[in-house]
Amino acid sequence: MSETASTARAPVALLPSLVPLLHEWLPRRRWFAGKGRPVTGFALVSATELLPVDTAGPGLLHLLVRVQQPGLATSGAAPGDCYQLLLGVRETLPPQLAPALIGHVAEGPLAGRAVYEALMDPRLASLILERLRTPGPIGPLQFHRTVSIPDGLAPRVLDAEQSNSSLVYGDAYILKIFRRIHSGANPDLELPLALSRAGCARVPAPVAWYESGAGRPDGATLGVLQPYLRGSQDGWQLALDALAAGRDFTKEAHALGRATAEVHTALAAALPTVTLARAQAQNVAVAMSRRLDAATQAVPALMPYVPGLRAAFEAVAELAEDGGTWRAQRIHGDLHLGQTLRTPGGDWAVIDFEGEPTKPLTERRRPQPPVRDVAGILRSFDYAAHSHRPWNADWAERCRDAYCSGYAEASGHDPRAERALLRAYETDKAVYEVVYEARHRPDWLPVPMAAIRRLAAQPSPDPLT
Ligand SMILES: Nc1ncnc2c1ncn2[C@@H]1O[C@H](COP(=O)(O)OP(=O)(O)O)[C@@H](O)[C@H]1O
Ligand SMILES: O=P(O)(O)O[C@H]1O[C@H](CO)[C@@H](O[C@H]2O[C@H](CO)[C@@H](O)[C@H](O)[C@H]2O)[C@H](O)[C@H]1O
Repeated sequence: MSETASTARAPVALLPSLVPLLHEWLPRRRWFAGKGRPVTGFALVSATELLPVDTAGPGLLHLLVRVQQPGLATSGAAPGDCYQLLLGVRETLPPQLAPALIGHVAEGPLAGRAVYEALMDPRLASLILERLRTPGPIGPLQFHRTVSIPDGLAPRVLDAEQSNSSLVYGDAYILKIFRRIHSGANPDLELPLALSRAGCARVPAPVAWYESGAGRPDGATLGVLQPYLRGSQDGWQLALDALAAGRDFTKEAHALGRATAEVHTALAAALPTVTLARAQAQNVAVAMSRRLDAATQAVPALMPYVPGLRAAFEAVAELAEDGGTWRAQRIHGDLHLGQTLRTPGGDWAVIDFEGEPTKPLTERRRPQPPVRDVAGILRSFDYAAHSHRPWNADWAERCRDAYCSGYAEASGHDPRAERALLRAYETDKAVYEVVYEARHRPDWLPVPMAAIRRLAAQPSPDPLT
């Protein structure tokens, strides 16, 4: 196919003519993290022509662009967040691609051409798969694969509101294209690769990926291709369906507990584990307390509950002081029901190992107590129960218990035995959710606030547990 002939020229001169278009378009993307602050400039990190852009046919431009915004935390020496863009360039945009239009270039070498979101153009989306099928370097980009991938798989872009962008190819593979780019290996590649090498089938194994600056400290994972679990449903929707039908969900919750434990056991075997002794455990408690302070500033409705919530963190610090220790390992880091998929065969799979995208990669890649993931799912059962009227607290409680039992059976560790730590992580997550909902979905704020009231009113955990 002629489109596979790619060039790796770095069309740096193109950026100035694209800036006015990006100014308008980029801040309105769902995945743009800097909403609410003006964009003051763009700096090009890299530009690669995956298909020449100065021809009449479609061109494909891969850009890494740093977006400058006032008050934005710096990452390393360079200020501003870095984003991955895949831009199509055509002389004339066919009508079916009109919704993909970003704008027309006013001046420079591409004057008059239409620039658009390339992922929505099947020709260009196919070309990206073609690059992954035939690995190797293209300019600063490096493409890898672990198995041979069939050609001719029809692409479709997933229209879910997401933190990243995903393309499904022939219902056989899904390519996640990371949008906000951080230097270093992305855990969403690193962990599924480690799990697949360890023989853990709970996580779709990466079959191809691409990165920039391979092997360099500023190198970064840009996209990962993995098998698409056709016909699977996510755990959040399944839980809501069960609630709506007045159905018990404990069998599913139990199986999900088992699946989580299997993933944790495989991660602990495949990657380093550590023991958190006094200083580190106290650091964990201090960090939780600091997040509570910051959250209370952002959402003053938390104020009356601060003493009760802080008690949960202090209990962990006290346990550490008394010589308590915790095992820590690589974990999912952002586990909730929406990150679980049940296949038509009834098996649970876990996806999206990126961790909390707002945190720096170094923090996300640090070993942490596995109960943190357990706490994430426990919060999710509570969320599901609260988002359905009437509130069915018993349903959530039964699911929470069944999940912990399943986890205990498969791992030999009952998360309920680490009562103080589990409560601290649940509290920390609920505090995070209050801020998240206040910012993104104010209608949902009562859900985590109900948990905040419950958690703040609980007596302090027995310091011996
Ligand atoms: N391997 C897969 N098989 C089937 N669907 C998937 C798979 N991976 C992701 N998805 C679907 O894509 C959606 C987004 O994936 P996710 O990894 O959570 O991306 P994001 O980081 O953008 O939230 C998921 O909610 C799920 O519905
Ligand atoms: O999936 P993301 O990494 O984008 O996570 C963010 O959005 C989630 C909502 O989509 C949010 O999760 C919260 O709401 C869920 C129901 O919609 C619930 O199942 C989770 O338990 C609850 O935390 C997540 O907190 C946020 O980081």
